[in-house]
Amino acid sequence: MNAPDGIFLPDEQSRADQRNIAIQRVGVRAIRHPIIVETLEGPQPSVATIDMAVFLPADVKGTHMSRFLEILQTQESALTPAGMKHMMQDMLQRLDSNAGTITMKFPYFVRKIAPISGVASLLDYEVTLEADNNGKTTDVFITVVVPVTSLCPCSKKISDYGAHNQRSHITIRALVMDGISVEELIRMAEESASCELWGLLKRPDEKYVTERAYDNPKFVEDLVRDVAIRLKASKKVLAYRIESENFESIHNHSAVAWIEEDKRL
Ligand SMILES: Nc1nc2c(ncn2[C@@H]2O[C@H](COP(=O)(O)OP(=O)(O)OP(=O)(O)O)[C@@H](O)[C@H]2O)c(=O)[nH]1
Repeated sequence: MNAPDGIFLPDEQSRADQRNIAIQRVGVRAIRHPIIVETLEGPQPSVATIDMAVFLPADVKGTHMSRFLEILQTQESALTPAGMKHMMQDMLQRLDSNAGTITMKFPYFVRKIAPISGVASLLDYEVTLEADNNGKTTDVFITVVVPVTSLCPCSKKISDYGAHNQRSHITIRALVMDGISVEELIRMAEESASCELWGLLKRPDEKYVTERAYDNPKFVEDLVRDVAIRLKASKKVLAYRIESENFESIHNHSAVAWIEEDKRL
């Protein structure tokens, strides 16, 4: 684009490059941008941290950086895995490239009902939508970080009373088909925990979550295996990585476990 007064501005980026080295990805990182996310309860506003990058051929000096931002200004519909594929097509077309990556990380809120009192409250999860085009197809990954309670089976077994328990983060990164919801992945993690979390709990709820975790002890290994059973059973998940990090309450370090599977192999 030239200056408004018509003065010619040379387009340095579009010059040829003589070094004959292709660049796997070039783009922008950490753009903060308002988004609308599709949830089971309807469209939800959020703010995303966005990375976008494309492949640059060996003979081109620079990419068109401003066009990444242009793409974001035109997004109006709520964000879904299918929408990420459209955005990828748009990006590759505008940037004149044949491969690229888009990553959007944002807080995602689910309205939950407390188990006994029935009071409603929002719980926040960290969600990342990622589209990756390797030159042929666009893969869409959803990553959810789900906070849960884990209670140690060993501690319960050996102690006359009590058992150490902690908050754990179960992270699922799944290569998904269209039609899967973020909530489905969140539920897989929560159903695999000693107990799920709620934002707002009254005393009868507090008694419930305490006893529920005690009746349902899980090692970090149990958490990832129980999530794996659910991900294996889902026809909408093609590949996954599950990790659990237990922020141990009896140590100043975490216990971790992870499982990866690519069902396509
Ligand atoms: N390729 C490249 N661009 C940069 C770099 N640093 C800054 N820029 C950007 O260059 C942009 C302007 O370049 P273009 O996107 O090519 O803008 P333009 O030529 O007016 O727009 P188009 O006609 O759509 O290509 C500015 O938004 C700067 O952010 C860099 O290291 N590499």
